[in-house]
Amino acid sequence: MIDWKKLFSSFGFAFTGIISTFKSEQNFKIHTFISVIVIIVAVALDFSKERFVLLFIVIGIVLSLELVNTAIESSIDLITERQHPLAKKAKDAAAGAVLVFSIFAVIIGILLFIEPLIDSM
Ligand SMILES: Nc1ncnc2c1ncn2[C@@H]1O[C@H](COP(=O)(O)OP(=O)(O)OP(=O)(O)O)[C@@H](O)[C@H]1O
Repeated sequence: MIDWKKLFSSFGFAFTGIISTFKSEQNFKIHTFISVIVIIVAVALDFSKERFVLLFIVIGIVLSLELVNTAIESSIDLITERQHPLAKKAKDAAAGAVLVFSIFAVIIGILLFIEPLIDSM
């Protein structure tokens, strides 16, 4: 039997996590802002269903990675306020994960937008 109350409160907690990350993390704000702009441009360029699917997958992964990065940073700050090489390794690797995918997201974005942009000129 599905515990609907528990399910809805889990959604509530997840939503709270997204809002608090948006408020506290500049990078998450920037990525959200860029995502909104990119979606507006894609609508204006009349993107095909396939292009939208790829775009949403990429945006979803970037924003999710930012949330995981924030979770890792917060967990480390909770464990220790002291400087520790393993804390640095974990934080930098998490930030690196976001950077790696962001670079590929830009490349995918260029590949997705170049043709519709040229066609619209
Ligand atoms: N407890 C720690 N021990 C060692 N190095 C740390 C520790 N906390 C943070 N650092 C390092 O200091 C630098 C700055 O970390 P900080 O936590 O300020 O995050 P940030 O990279 O500025 O990201 P954000 O702006 O998203 O918080 C990073 O290289 C990080 O790995």
